[in-house]
Formats: sequence, C-alpha cells, structure tokens
Amino acid sequence: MSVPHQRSHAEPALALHGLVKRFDTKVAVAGIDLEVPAGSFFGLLGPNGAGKTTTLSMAVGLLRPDAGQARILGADVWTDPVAAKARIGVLPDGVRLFDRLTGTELLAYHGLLRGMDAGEVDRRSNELMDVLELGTGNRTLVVDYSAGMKKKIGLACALLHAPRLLVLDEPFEAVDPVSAALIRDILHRYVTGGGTVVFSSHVMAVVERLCSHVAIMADGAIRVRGILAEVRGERSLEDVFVEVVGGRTATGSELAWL
Ligand SMILES: Nc1ncnc2c1ncn2[C@@H]1O[C@H](COP(=O)(O)OP(=O)(O)OP(=O)(O)O)[C@@H](O)[C@H]1O
Repeated sequence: MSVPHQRSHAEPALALHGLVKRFDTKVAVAGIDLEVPAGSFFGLLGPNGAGKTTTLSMAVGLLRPDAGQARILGADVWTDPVAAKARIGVLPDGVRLFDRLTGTELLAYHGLLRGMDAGEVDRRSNELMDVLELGTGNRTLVVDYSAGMKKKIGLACALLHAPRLLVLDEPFEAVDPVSAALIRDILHRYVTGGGTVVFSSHVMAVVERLCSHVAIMADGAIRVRGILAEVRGERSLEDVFVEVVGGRTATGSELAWL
C-alpha cells in the first residue's frame, strides 16, 4: 500500500481529512487535512481562536464535525469509536473531570471504565500520583486541586492505559516550571518508547525543544506544516509563527491614556 505525502509506509497515528466545523456563522475549522506520523512529537500552534481546540476535539471524537473524517491508527473516530478510543489518551481543553473524587478515585474510575484489571489500575495510579507529585495518599478532592494539579491529574488519566497516541490540549498551561520539566521528560520517554504525541501549545520554547513536527494554524486553516527543522530553517519558531499568522506591531501611540 502506498501512502501519498508520506515517506514512511506506516499507518499515520492520526489522519484528518477535510474536517470542517461551524458555530452559527463562524467557521472555526475550514477543511483541515493533516497526517501525524506514528512515533512523532507533533506540536499544533496558532493564535487564540485559530481553531486548535476545535480541531483536536473533532480528532478524538469529543465534537462531531460538520464534514470530514478523523482516523486514529486506521480506526475511524465516528464509525469505529470503540477501536479508535481504545488507542488514545486525551487531555481535553479545560480538563472537564469528575472532580468530586480524589485523584486516586478518578484514576480508578478511568482505568475500570477502560476495562483494566483493578490491581494494575492501583499500581499504575500510585506510580502516576507519585511521579507527578500529586501525593500517593492525597485525599484532596480534584475540585480543590490547583489549576496545575488539575492539568497533571488530567494527564495521569490520559496516560493510565498506556495508549499509543496522546492528544493533549495545552498540557503545559498553568503548570509550574518543575512540573513542566517533569511532564516534558515523561512525554519524551513515551515518544522514545514508540508512542505518538499531538499537543497544542502557545509556548514556543517547549515546542522547539520537544517536537519533531509542527503545524501552524490560523483562521481555521493550517498555514504551515512539516518537520520542525524544515519549518524553522535558520530562524526561531517564534519568528516563523509571527510571519505566518501576521501580527500587529506596537506603534507606541496605543493606550496612551494608561
Ligand atoms: N462552542 C462554541 N460555540 C461558538 N463558537 C465557538 C465554540 N467553540 C469555539 N468557537 C469559536 O471557534 C473559533 C476557534 O476556537 P478554538 O477554541 O478552537 O481556538 P483555539 O485555537 O483553541 O484558541 P485558544 O488558543 O485561545 O485556546 C473561535 O473563534 C471560537 O470563538
């Protein structure tokens, strides 16, 4: 089988074809085609409102597209949802969690829902709570966690069943520098071990450090995509980003009243 636009013959970890989403008259995502190669660390960039969250939500089956398809390691998210969802771990936007549970209870819920053995859920959940410094015996309800802790427990839920693809919406947002370094390390090891990560971020330094591939979105479309080194060339990723999405420059006369 030959796959056009791809050097590798492997099935892409994530393949989006013609994805469209409108909210009333607003076209949030305007027909996106994107392939994320298996084993890649893929950064999705774009200014506020570019359509990143909408795209990732459709990619993982949280939001039904108006048109188009999303396939996860070959399984269609909408026609074969059980197979598709078994292969992914998701950190959604805003991390909507059952927050009247403790972190350990939440992980148990996720693990059992995915049909995992209770003993294995226990072992992995203790290890995740420990590694992510959420406290193994912590009885605090998730609702009382800080924003960064909520991100970390959301990430733990996404990792628990050792999925082959991780789709993470702004995993570094609200996370302190020590925890960010820890998460970078965990994700790096996950990709080295054969996993694939797709994540959205506004933090260029993190994307430059971690990613093998990037795509830059603006106004619901992908403007630039490819291997990080090729997209960046001799410039910084931030320079490329600003050039691609455009941006206003301060003239010095704004907010003169301030
Ligand atoms: N549920 C919704 N109802 C109406 N409009 C929406 C909804 N969700 C998103 N939008 C609109 O779709 C566009 C894309 O939003 P989206 O959240 O996907 O952007 P984003 O790139 O993730 O932005 P950010 O970086 O700020 O998180 C925006 O104009 C937003 O206002």
